[in-house]
Amino acid sequence: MSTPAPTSLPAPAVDLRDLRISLDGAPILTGVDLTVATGEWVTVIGPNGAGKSTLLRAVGGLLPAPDAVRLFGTPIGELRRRERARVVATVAQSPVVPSGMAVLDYVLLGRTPYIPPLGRESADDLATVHEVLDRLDLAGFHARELATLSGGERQRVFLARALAQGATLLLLDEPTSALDIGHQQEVLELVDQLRRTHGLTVLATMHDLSIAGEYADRMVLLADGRIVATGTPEQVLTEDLLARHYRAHVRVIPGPHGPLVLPTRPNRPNRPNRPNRPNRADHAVVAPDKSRET
Ligand SMILES: Nc1ncnc2c1ncn2[C@@H]1O[C@H](COP(=O)(O)OP(=O)(O)OP(=O)(O)O)[C@@H](O)[C@H]1O
Repeated sequence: MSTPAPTSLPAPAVDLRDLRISLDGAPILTGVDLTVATGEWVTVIGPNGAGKSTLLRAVGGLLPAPDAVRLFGTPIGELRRRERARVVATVAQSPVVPSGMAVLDYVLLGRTPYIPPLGRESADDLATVHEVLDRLDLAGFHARELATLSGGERQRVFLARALAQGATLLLLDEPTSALDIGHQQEVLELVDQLRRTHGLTVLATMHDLSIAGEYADRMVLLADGRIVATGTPEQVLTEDLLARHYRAHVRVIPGPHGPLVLPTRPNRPNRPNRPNRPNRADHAVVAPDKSRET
């Protein structure tokens, strides 16, 4: 009986081999190996300065690493700028905001890889942009100047531009840091939905470890420019690893969709009973819900 020929596995969306990055002569990433499968959601966590943004910038082609980074099997150095932009879209932590630009024009920049040189955007490009703005709850913001938006509104616009780009690999650097909890969930649910319907691959960084663990298939803990742990959220979000690498006091408890990481105060000094404060109610004072008034 003949053995079946081995089927070739598809190339991973991201393949990092011994990625080393130095900035201004200082070694920042000191040999990172990582693969992210197509359709996977991997979140990189780690303390401030660990090198998370640097890692994402290298994967997005914003820092030179022509041989150490492969995207869908192709060394990033072999992808021309327009080709790369069709493959990978980045939501940076603090993108440069062109002064005086309206939201619609900014999000249209995401369509640049599809617009011929000296050409104009097509009806399809505009339809894509409008659809993304609607999905991100930004329908009323088309004409608003970016600089006039709140931090959270602007963060959603940055994500809109990346989604309008139509790339299959999304790099999200702290995508929800300025968002209220409602919009955090809305944005992450949208990304997760696109992952399922459009086969997006997500490589993200996040400081909110509980939320990170709820969405990621796999987590990577980076410290001092190297990977110190990788695995499922349950394997990486442990009290021991977080204490060791963040120098944080935390409790980790099981949650419905992943471990919940609760920062706890290391030593709370014994406090005498708080004196009864005047006018202290034993319940919150809740303003009447005007929307229910007739
Ligand atoms: N241009 C630069 N020159 C020198 N050092 C730099 C440069 N850019 C970044 N660094 C340093 O590289 C290290 C890693 O920075 P990076 O922004 O990747 O960390 P991070 O893990 O994303 O941190 P954070 O959680 O604070 O966002 C930091 O110590 C930072 O000061």
